[in-house]
Amino acid sequence: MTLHAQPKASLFINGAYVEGEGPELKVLYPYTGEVIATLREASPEQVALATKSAEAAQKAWGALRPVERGRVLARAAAIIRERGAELARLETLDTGKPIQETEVADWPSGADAIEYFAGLAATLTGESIPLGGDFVYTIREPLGVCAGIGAWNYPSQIACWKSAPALIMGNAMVFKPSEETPLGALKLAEILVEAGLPAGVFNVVQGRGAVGAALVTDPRVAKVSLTGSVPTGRKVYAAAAEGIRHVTMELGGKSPLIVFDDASLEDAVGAAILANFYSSGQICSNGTRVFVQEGIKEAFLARLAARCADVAMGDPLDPATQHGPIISAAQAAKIRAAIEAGIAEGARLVCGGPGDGAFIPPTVFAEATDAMTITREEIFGPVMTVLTFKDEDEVIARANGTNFGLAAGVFTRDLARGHRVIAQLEAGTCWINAYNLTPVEAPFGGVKQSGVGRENSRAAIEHYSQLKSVYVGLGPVESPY
Ligand SMILES: NC(=O)c1ccc[n+]([C@@H]2O[C@H](COP(=O)([O-])OP(=O)(O)OC[C@H]3O[C@@H](n4cnc5c(N)ncnc54)[C@H](O)[C@@H]3O)[C@@H](O)[C@H]2O)c1
Ligand SMILES: O=CCc1c[nH]cn1
Repeated sequence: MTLHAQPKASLFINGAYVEGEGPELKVLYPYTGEVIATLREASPEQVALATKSAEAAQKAWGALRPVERGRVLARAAAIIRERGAELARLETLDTGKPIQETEVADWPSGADAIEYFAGLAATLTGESIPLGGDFVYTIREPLGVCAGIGAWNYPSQIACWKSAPALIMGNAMVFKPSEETPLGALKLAEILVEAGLPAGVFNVVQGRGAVGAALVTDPRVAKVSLTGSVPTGRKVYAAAAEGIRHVTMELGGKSPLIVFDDASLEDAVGAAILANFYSSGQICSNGTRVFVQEGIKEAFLARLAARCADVAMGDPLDPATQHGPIISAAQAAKIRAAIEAGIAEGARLVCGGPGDGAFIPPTVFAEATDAMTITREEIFGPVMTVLTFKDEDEVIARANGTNFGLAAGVFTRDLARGHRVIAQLEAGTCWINAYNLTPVEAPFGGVKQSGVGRENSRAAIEHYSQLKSVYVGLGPVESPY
């Protein structure tokens, strides 16, 4: 079957598709390597055109009643749900992720975000602060033009998670998806306009890092929200600092998942699978360092290996497929190099391994040390390292022994211990007896080098708005002379 996913044009500026004037960008279906679309990057002039359109459109959009903005977003969420099957298929072509995932996780989570912020619209008020006569009131204002830059693992979810809070606050956005997965953001732009979003409020430019860099330094951009790796985060944060721009940084991780010996073994193994192998392991919050208390290590590894042996790998469009290909040959090579490093450094390969072609099976290492490359560095693929520990204090210190701080999980039937341990872990997004669930109602983001700011929940509003404080004097002005 030949697969085509060619959009009408590569960019979406001022309410319409526009062809890019920059270098070519081929979109490959990760399963077959087939070219499913050929796009062009935005030229520097087109990046400027997008931010100018956003700046012009933002004024009227930001002046609407919040409930009117909410109505547009609510319509967009409904359209996404109506077209769920078509959008899931496109996401699978763009990312190679199994259709059984993209049907329930990617666009649906994006629609949740759009719906959530639509519902929040009318509640986004300031406050009144009494001063015993005089008083102060605050106004929560939009920032202006926001730049969104996405990674390739959840391209449509990322576009929705960034645009929904930005737009509901009355900002405009120029979004640059990852060059690996450029298709979903264009669909989002189309759907938003169909739902009634004024032209120019949400724009999409395509391109590699240089296009992202041009967007970040555009003088009209007031805020930059990046989802990407720590090295890119450093560059983007520094470039944004030049113009004292607001930032949200959603970066990488090497998160701990701690399993105490009183935990439900079956649940803990299931969570370790979700924490490492969903989306072929290409999830930022993955719990790739699984600390298992020493008494249950063998039972844990045996059950894990047995469950991994049953995984259905193959055609992502087959509803039975549970484990798809890696996004690109370059990413597969990086993951394979990490697996080879694990073997060379003396860790024991329990199951999986380098795999073939685009596929890398669920891979588990044991007998690893905290110093090994596989334990220290983000791999961003289906590679889990199982480590053992004796007691609580030891595991907390080792779990925190990293510059990352995106996520953490604890499995135990002793809930007092669960809360006590989580309180001491240096991570922004945590779970007790669960892992990798990211409902829109909960803040999502990292500490330490995993990021700055939060997506989702009311907390995201803080990062797409600024407070004006107004002092109102009601009495005579007392001046010294
Ligand atoms: N914390 C989160 O929410 C989250 C979510 C998903 C992925 N991630 C992280 O993303 C990484 C994988 O994604 P990736 O390989 O696409 O990341 P990446 O850092 O290579 O690229 C991310 C985006 O930044 C752009 N970019 C690159 N250089 C730039 C520059 N100098 N200026 C502006 N933009 C630039 C890219 O074109 C891409 O759109 C992993 O580290 C993963 O943990 C984090
Ligand atoms: O990849 C990072 C964000 C995420 C985690 N779970 C779903 N999306």
